[in-house]
Amino acid sequence: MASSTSTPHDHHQNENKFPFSPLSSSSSVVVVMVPFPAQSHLNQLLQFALVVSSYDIPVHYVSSTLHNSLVKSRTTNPIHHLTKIHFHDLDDSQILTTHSPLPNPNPNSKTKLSEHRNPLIEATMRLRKPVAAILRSLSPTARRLVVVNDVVMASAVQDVVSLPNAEAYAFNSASAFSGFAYRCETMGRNHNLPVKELPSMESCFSSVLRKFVTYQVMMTCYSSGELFNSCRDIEGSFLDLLANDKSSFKRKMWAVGPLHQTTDFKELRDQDKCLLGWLDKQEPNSVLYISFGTTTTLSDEEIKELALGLEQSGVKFIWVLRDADRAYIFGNEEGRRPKLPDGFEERMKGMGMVVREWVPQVQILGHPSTGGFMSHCGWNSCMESLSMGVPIAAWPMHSDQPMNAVFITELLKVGVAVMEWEQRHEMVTSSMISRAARKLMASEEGDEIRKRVVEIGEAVKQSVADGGACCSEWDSFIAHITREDSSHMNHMIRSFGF
Ligand SMILES: O=c1ccn([C@@H]2O[C@H](COP(=O)(O)OP(=O)(O)O[C@H]3O[C@H](CO)[C@@H](O)[C@H](O)[C@H]3O)[C@@H](O)[C@H]2O)c(=O)[nH]1
Repeated sequence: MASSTSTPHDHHQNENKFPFSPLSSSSSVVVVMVPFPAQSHLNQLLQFALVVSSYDIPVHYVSSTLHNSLVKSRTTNPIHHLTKIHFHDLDDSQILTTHSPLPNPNPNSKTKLSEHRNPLIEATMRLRKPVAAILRSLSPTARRLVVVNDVVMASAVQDVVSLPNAEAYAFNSASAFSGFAYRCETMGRNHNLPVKELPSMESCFSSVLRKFVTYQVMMTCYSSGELFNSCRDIEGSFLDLLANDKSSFKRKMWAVGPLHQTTDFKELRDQDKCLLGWLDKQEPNSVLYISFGTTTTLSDEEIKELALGLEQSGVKFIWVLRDADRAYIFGNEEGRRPKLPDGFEERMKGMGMVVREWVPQVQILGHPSTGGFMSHCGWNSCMESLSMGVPIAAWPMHSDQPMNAVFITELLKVGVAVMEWEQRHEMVTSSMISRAARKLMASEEGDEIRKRVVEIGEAVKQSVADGGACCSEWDSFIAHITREDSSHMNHMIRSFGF
């Protein structure tokens, strides 16, 4: 285990080793982020780490060497911003079973659940000890040690209860809406929402994932509060429902999102400039962006149908064609190179681009030529799209995504469905793709949908501006964690002789 402030370009660890210097006035509150080791969770807590450190509070970020490198290499932030964060690189073998080869994503899996990541889930259960060692080492350096842990890392930070000056806050990287819906289902309560039907947890999660999430949520019982990467302009009513729900135990809650809008961007790579350059040449709202996040692998058949559907639709597109992240993401073994129909890329010259690399999604969604997003409805993608005023063609794959798709299409009415969840065992055909693409990009209904989402995007932009609702939530969280506690106040009163 090592502690470092290295950048992605500087992989050697620096000399900043444990133990830290004892309590000083400048380190009265120290924050420790404990993310779940998967890209879309790691990145949210890194963004939040930067928010907290902008208040001049020391922030530590704990993950494996591998996952720290991953999140640093993919961040949209300028690299020098990261030097403010103390990264703790846990030995990879504590998260990855290096002895047996980890499975690759399976394009032909009957369900879209990324079961190749199960070893990662099991491994996070082994993190209690190394995380506890870090917390114990940091505790004496602070008046208050604040742990912000991904909800699904609650078991790893449980030793917070044994430290007299520590408290934990559970960070939800999924939507408040899905959180509310799952609580209703788990407790057998009626949700009373104006939707056709909500997808059951059983149909969305593998049993391994269901058990894991349920256990972790139970372990948040000692949390002092909850954080959501969400905002009131998008999920206000669900944040309120959760805050007033008896299952929340009147814990404090903050909606600190959308976190992707909080930072400057780093310099783009040449291939990214080329993509954005192509967008510059297109008409406003004319391009459909297609991406399914980091946990979805399409089968050869699905890739063929999607390609043909895009071709039939006549809609311009940028398609990120990548498999799910492998568990050992920087491994040497060659991943699959998904195959497109013969001559597809040749025929689509000028109409669309297929990209197999990591792309700057937030900048693509923020480009005026991007008029729609075909998405699996991962929560990051939803937040990024809505806050940029881009409507969604929803093709959910697993986990919270089917729930988010209902939220987008039926409640907010800012998207169209590529398929209904009941059809999940059937092939999504080229005509379904083409129909959804045309409805979103070239129909009156699509224009209405776009108007609604543009309004949401405007409201979100205002909320992240200085003095907006999002900034007030950050201020409120920071004020809470830096509050004077009564014992400290008594000490001050005594020392000043009052
Ligand atoms: O080439 C790429 C591909 C992805 N992204 C980013 O990667 C993230 C993808 O996140 P998300 O849309 O949430 O999808 P997943 O990676 O699938 O996220 C997992 O984590 C989410 C948060 O808990 C859940 O909502 C999802 O269901 C779960 O699959 C987004 O920030 C994208 O901007 C890029 O920047 N470039």
